[in-house]
Amino acid sequence: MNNASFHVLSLIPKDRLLVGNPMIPEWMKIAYWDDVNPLLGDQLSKFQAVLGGGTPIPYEVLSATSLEMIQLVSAGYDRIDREAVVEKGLVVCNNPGANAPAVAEHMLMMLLYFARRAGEAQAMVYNGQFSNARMDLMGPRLRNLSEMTIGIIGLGAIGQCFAELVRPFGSKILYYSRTRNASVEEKLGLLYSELDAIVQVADAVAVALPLTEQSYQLFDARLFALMKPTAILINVGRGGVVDHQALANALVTKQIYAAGLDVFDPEPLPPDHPLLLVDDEVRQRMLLSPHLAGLTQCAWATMIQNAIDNLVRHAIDQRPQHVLSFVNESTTTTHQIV
Ligand SMILES: NC(=O)C1=CN([C@@H]2O[C@H](COP(=O)(O)OP(=O)(O)OC[C@H]3O[C@@H](n4cnc5c(N)ncnc54)[C@H](OP(=O)(O)O)[C@@H]3O)[C@@H](O)[C@H]2O)C=CC1
Ligand SMILES: O=C(O)C(=O)CO
Repeated sequence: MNNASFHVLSLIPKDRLLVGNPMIPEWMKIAYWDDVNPLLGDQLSKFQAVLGGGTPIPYEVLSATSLEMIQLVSAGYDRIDREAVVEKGLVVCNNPGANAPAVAEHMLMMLLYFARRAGEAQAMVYNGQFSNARMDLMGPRLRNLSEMTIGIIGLGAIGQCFAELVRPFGSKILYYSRTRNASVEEKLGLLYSELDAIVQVADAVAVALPLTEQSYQLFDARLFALMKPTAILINVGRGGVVDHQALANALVTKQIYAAGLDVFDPEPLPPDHPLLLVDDEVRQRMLLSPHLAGLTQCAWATMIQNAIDNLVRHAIDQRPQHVLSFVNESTTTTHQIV
């Protein structure tokens, strides 16, 4: 620590950082980044750490002479400029798990919404088709979760929380993830399978993958062609994991039934994005949220507190938690996620 003070530049605005009253020690001096009047050159030289969110960290900030550490409030770290942090020898920490229960609840909300055809049902009520709706909406798309096979893609913190939430409903749960997890399989009664095999049988495919070179547009036209016409796709990982044009085509042609999306590529969605150009009938089979799944009051408070705690650890020369290694894993930074 420099002169008994530890200087942090926060890319999280003050009114958001102080929500939930995180315990910030007096010796931790926090300044707030302002896009309109950005700090430059020497003004950056005192900062030992940056507290970041989902936005890219400006290169001049990464070049600040005293900078040692980047602490993210988020679990995702796909916006980090890997080359720059390796070149500057910076410690980078993410914040996995803090918002996983909130994201899993959001996934459950989306799953139930489509299992009960809520978008179409409400549209029919508003359109004066109340009686028709009852007969028209019955069939293989109106389901109890107990009669559904759910495929979870990415069995990390979020995937596991989601499995725990779904399990009591009695669904059959399959999963695919980079590393097979026998103890979670046993504890939650999950069945491991390959990705192609899962998408062919699943009534709902729930994706909670990080965006990496391996996962970029993993969900493409080929996978959608394998899915059932009654299938639901849910994506909370990162938008770049799904080819959005192929998804829009699959929804329009009814190759798949529905899609619940919290994340997009790019964010925010431009008005001419293929997912926004679909007609009302298709919109009733889509549920879009603006990257909100992990931002509940309690999740955000935990995210901020964990991030501050980790900055403190680093400042007092304890090893921080969740230090990322960029040596063995490739994470793409070429796609825009805010
Ligand atoms: N919408 C939102 O608000 C939020 C979105 N997220 C996003 O969700 C992602 C996942 O979060 P979280 O569950 O906390 O992260 P975790 O790191 O706990 O889990 C990610 C899982 O995905 C697996 N995985 C990674 N790459 C692949 C691949 N190419 N194929 C198959 N499996 C793979 C990992 O395997 P392994 O065990 O081998 O590492 C791990 O099990 C985050 O990276 C972030 O992008 C996170 C929080 C909030
Ligand atoms: O934690 C993350 O990665 C998020 O996307 C939070 O919004």
